[in-house]
Amino acid sequence: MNILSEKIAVLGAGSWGTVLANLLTDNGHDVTVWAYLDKDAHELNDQHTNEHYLPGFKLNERLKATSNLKDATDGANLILFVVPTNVVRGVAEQLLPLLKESGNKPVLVSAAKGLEVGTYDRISEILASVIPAENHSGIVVISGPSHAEDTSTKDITTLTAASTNLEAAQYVQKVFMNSYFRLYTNQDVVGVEMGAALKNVIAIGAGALHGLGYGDNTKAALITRGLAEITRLGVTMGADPLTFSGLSGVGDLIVTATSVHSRNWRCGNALGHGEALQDILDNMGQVVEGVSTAKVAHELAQKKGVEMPITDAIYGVLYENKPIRETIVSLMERDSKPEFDY
Ligand SMILES: NC(=O)C1=CN([C@@H]2O[C@H](COP(=O)(O)OP(=O)(O)OC[C@H]3O[C@@H](n4cnc5c(N)ncnc54)[C@H](OP(=O)(O)O)[C@@H]3O)[C@@H](O)[C@H]2O)C=CC1
Ligand SMILES: O=C(CO)COP(=O)(O)O
Repeated sequence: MNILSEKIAVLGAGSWGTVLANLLTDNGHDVTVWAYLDKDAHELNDQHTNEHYLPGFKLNERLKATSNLKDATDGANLILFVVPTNVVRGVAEQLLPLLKESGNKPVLVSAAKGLEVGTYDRISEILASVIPAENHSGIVVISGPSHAEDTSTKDITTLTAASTNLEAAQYVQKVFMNSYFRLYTNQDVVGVEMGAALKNVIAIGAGALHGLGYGDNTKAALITRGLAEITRLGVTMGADPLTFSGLSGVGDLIVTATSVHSRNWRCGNALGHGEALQDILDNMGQVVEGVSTAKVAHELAQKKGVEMPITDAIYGVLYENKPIRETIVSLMERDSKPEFDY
């Protein structure tokens, strides 16, 4: 049993936000979810369900929800961001005046996985650029192989809590850990966030291979060579290469590139079956982070002069209407090269 009982605000009532808020409530914390829409807050409070994002899941009745950001975050020791990457900045901007007014200095935690279009910022960079250090007690990123659907059934799940502030990471570790949810600390925030964001792009590719009927050799090739280029860009951005053999590297890549729960994998699978991207996104009803991250990664790789052939190929399919089978042939017909560039 967790010995801490913290006041926690979870910003985002999608699938991952709801499962994490429920887990934190089960851990004995006083948790309020901030739902974007009033009707979602009402459903969480009155029915203790979130049927759109987690059909059939019954929530802990102590979990509260509101669509009022001030009510959700007032006095919180920890504020968890679990909204899609493209809205993190806007939500942080709404939070800042509330923190200034109250003088509260919570630990800010990000569970989102993506890179911001236009700025190329990681989530922790967005938070740090909007909320000055005097208004928080550390920024921590949690990431690892963790589908909401599995964690909701208490499947054993492992994550890393990354921060340059080790004390803040250890605090987050204590707040979240229980018998089925285990966190490790890591001080390589760049590596953890780059691994988390870039694996979503490779997962779209893995889904596409499945949709097209490719076998296990091909999928293993994609995952392995995908990890090689994730590591290449990550290290160029300042990451420790070791981080990519950890939970937020190969761990998250494995789960996302092989699971039917993955929204990114499902998007790729539908592309492989010939569906149009816009139709897939319209029907998904949930965020598919890899689509916008493919654009950021493609641009960032060009800017930094990093070779990312698989990411570029996926970008071509998503943004330039390139046919998938021909794109795969072009990847295979590139010049021969050594496996590792030392
Ligand atoms: N799902 C998972 O298993 C995991 C997800 N993640 C990451 O967590 C993040 C959130 O993902 P997930 O929970 O799956 O997302 P979902 O698509 O399930 O939910 C997104 C949530 O964000 C809300 N939202 C949309 N627009 C806004 C806005 N402008 N302001 C505030 N809130 C908004 C949605 O509200 P509404 O319903 O009203 O549109 C919804 O509650 C992503 O970065 C994802 O990569 C990480 C690990 C696991
Ligand atoms: O990050 C995730 C699992 O660790 C979730 O991936 P999807 O967004 O593809 O479902």
